[in-house]
Amino acid sequence: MSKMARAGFRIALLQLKVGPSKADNLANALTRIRSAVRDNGARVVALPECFNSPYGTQHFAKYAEEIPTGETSRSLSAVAKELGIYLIGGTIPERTPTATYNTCTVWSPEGALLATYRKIHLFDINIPGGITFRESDVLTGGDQLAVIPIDGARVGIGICYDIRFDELARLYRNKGCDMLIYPGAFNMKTGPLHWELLARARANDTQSYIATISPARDAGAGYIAWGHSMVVDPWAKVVAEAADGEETIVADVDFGKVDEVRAQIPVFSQRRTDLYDTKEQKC
Ligand SMILES: NC(=O)CCC(=O)C(=O)O
Repeated sequence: MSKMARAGFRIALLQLKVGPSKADNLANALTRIRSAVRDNGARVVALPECFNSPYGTQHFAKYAEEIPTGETSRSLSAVAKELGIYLIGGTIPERTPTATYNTCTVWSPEGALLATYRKIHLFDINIPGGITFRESDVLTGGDQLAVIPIDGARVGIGICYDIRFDELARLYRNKGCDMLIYPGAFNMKTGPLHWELLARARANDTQSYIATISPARDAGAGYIAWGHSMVVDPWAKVVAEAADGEETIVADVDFGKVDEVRAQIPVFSQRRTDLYDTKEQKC
């Protein structure tokens, strides 16, 4: 008897303009979430890294909010409920009594907070003549994975620099994920070199859908985001890609394709875990 094909969903990635006004950033996100659903029929909508604040260590404390009581959380919850969608709320700087995190919230069609994911690998790099950045000067890294069941699929969350760590993606595959979603803001040095490469690499490693969601590029910003939000299928093929400006892109993800690739190239069951393995220590 043939196995019933698994369903999928339509996802919209919102490559949003982000400026210094939190109120404007939030209002723009809400307008574009509504139109992604009304005009494009999205079931799942995903926002970029740092969508309510400019991206920069000097900005995080000022824009940080508590989750889920802050105004951004309350707005995302309300709009998810109004539209009956799953909302991957990009990231915002999160304030707690003891630390600041770079955090993604995920909201249900009823407006409930399904998960929070705090960026595990902080973006600390130094490329002389290119870019130096140290999130760890002001942020604390998270230590929990987040897996969200959506319409029969399992979706894992990572944030930007996290995509460089194949071990994290492997843990999500071990947990049965079919899709990984990474809000992210690569820059003009590493973006052209690594953004697509890493999205396709993680798709190929895990035989999963990958979505990466960037802010729109703003040549006048202190940190210039690369853009090019994309959806990659489990064959590692780019199926939707934005340019660098403000844009919504839409893709129909089909989890039957995940099953197909995994059956036809069964690397997961062929791993030599007697020789090597990637296991959770804590999460
Ligand atoms: N926001 C980030 O984590 C940026 C990561 C990045 O640009 C990279 O090259 O990695």
